[in-house]
Amino acid sequence: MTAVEERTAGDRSGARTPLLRARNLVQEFPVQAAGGVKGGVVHAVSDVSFDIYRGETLGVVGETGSGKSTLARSVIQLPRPKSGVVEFQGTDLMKAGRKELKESRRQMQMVYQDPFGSLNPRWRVSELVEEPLVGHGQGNASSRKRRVEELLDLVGLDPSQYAKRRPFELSGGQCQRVAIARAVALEPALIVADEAVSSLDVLIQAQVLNLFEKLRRELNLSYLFIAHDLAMVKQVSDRVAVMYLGQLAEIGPAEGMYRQPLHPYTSALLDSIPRVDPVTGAAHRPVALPGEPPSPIDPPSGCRFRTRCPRAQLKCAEEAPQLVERLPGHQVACHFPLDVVEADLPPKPAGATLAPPPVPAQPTAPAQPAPQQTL
Ligand SMILES: Nc1ncnc2c1ncn2[C@@H]1O[C@H](COP(=O)(O)OP(=O)(O)OP(=O)(O)O)[C@@H](O)[C@H]1O
Repeated sequence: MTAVEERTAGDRSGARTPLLRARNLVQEFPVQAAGGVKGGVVHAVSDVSFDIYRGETLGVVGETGSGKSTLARSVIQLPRPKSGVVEFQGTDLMKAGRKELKESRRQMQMVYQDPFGSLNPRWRVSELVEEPLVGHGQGNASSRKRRVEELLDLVGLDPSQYAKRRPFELSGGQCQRVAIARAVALEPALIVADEAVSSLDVLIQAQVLNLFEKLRRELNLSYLFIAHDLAMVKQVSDRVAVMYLGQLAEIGPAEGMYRQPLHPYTSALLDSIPRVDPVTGAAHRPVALPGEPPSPIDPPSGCRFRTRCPRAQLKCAEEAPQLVERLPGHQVACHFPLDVVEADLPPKPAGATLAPPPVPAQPTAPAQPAPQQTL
């Protein structure tokens, strides 16, 4: 039985244990004071918990610097998080020794944003795809050659045309296909895709996303899929996690979250992208998110989003909200989520200055946006 067949058989037994279980993950980086910048600790990931199930894609979105990549690297223990739990296929990675970690990393592969940068420019495609097999002592030269051809076919590259080429003789999309062939060579269970299609043209993006989907079906893969592009994340994800300043603001089913965001931050993120209302068909004029995220060296007390939140109350400064399930499978970390109507919010005390005054909506696109994707 291959690793893929074993995993599929496990799923048919009906067991619904997560493939990956992350609990209370914390990752921090010390920073030296320099050039007027205060020293201290970057709170890159603070108390983040989530699960990923077999065959599932969990999308992760958030503004730049919100901790998406650090979260992904914490999962694969590069570097090991400061604290928390990462259980992968039942192995506690935080306590795993080198051998266990090597085996787990075989089962968890990364695909990075820069397809050229992730490939050794001097190697031929066949050598690049063979490398993980050699590294893990798989097969002999002739069986590996067959496997490399199989993998190239799988990612849509004709071995007779591409096996002998070097990365500079390939397009960005072809390089990313090679990177994906390397990633799936050892039959992993989880692919961590960190902005894996962001640098590609829109058409090539769609092709690589289709490839990810095909591999998910054929290899029973799970994905942790990180991207800036909310529309793309919705398209590929079963569930979506929204990060703000190192924390999870909201996590839930992709469809439900885009239809009914519960966190004011998610709502603001969605408002900032051009789209068409699925019900009325009306074009939505994107509204820029007000303000800048605060420094992760000195995050606000209580709810980290409160300094930009139009619904912030005193409680938001005093108490950090916990993730609470408010709809089936849909959790939000907010004292006053959007399913609580405005009229039911406590009155703001006079002179409260928790949040900046509401910023008038500033369209960031022309008044007549071009046809947009439907969210
Ligand atoms: N090695 C490091 N040393 C110091 N600070 C770091 C390090 N890696 C990340 N950071 C900081 O941690 C925070 C989170 O960074 P991270 O790259 O995880 O965010 P991100 O959401 O992936 O951003 P982007 O979308 O721009 O890739 C940022 O403030 C970043 O500057």
